[in-house]
Amino acid sequence: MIVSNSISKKYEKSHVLQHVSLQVRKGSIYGLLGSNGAGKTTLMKIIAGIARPEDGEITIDGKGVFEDTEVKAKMFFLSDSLYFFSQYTIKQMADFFRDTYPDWNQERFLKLQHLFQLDMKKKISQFSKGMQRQVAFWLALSTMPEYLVLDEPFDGLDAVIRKKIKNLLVQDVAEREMTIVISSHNLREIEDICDYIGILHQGKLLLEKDIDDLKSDIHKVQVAFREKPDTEVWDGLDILYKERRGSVILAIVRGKEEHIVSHLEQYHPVILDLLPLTLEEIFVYEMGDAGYAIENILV
Ligand SMILES: Nc1ncnc2c1ncn2[C@@H]1O[C@H](COP(=O)(O)OP(=O)(O)OP(=O)(O)O)[C@@H](O)[C@H]1O
Repeated sequence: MIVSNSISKKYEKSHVLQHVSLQVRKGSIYGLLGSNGAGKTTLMKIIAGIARPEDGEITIDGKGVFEDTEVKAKMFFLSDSLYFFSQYTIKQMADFFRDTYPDWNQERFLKLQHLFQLDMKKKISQFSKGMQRQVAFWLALSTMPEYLVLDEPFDGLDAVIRKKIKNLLVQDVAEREMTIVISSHNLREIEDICDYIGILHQGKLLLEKDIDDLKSDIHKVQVAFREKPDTEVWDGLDILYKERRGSVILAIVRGKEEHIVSHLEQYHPVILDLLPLTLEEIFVYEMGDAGYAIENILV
C-alpha cells in the first residue's frame, strides 16, 4: 500500500503541494486528475522517491520511500518527459534495464515485442514520440514492477496502442497485484481503468472517490407527481441538484437506489425513473457540492 501522509512541497515561496494525504491500496489503480500546474508531477516524483517533500512522508508497505533502495527497486516511474541514452537501441536499453532491475523478465520482454512491433535494433532516438512512449511502456512492464507510477502516460499514443497498453496494465493488476498511480488532466482518458480517482487542484486534494461507490451511490432521478408535491418530498434525500422541466423534476440524488425509490414512492409519483450518470457528470455534481466549478478544473 502507498500512503501519502500530509505531503507539502514548496518551490521558492510558492506552495506547490499542501497537506496532500491519500492511500493507494495494493493491487488497485489510483487516478490522479488535475489541470496544468496542479502539482501532479511534483506529487508523482515524491511518491517515486525522486523528490523530497518539505513536510509529510510517503510510505510504501510501511517503509519511507526516499531512502529505501529496496522499495525503489520494486517501483518504476514513467515520467512525462522520457529519457533514454541517446545512442542506444531498444535491445541495448533492455540490457541496461536487465542489469539495473532485479525482477527484469527477459521472457516477457521478448513476448511483448509482438504487441509493440518495434525494431529492437533501431536507435530509440530515431523513433517517433509516440513510439518512444511505447518503448518506455515495453521496458517498464518488463521490469515487473510491484508499483508503477505513470505521469501523463498516454500523451501522444494512438487509440489502438492505448487500448492495448491499458489491457496490459489491468492484466498485471489482476494477475500479480501490481499497484498503479496514474496522472492525467483528462478524466475520460483514465476512467475506464481506475478504481479510485483523486482530484488535485492548486496543490490540494479536493476530492477522492472509489469509482464503484460513486457509480452505485449517485443517481439521476426523473420524477413527476399528479399534483404539485409538498417540499417535504425531498426531506430525507441527499440532493446534489434539482430542477423542474415542465411537469417533470430532474434531481441528482446521492444514496442507495432502493432508499431513493421507496422514499419517493410514498408520494405516489406518476413517473419515477432512475437513470445512470457518466463519471464526468458525477464529478460535475460532486465538485459543485464541494463548492467548485469542475469546468475550471478538468476537461
Ligand atoms: N523545479 C521547479 N522549480 C520551481 N517551480 C516548479 C518546479 N517544478 C514545478 N514547479 C511549479 O510547481 C507547480 C506544479 O507543477 P507540476 O509540474 O507538479 O504540475 P502538473 O500538475 O504536473 O502540471 P502539468 O499537467 O502541466 O504537467 C507549477 O506551478 C510549477 O510551475
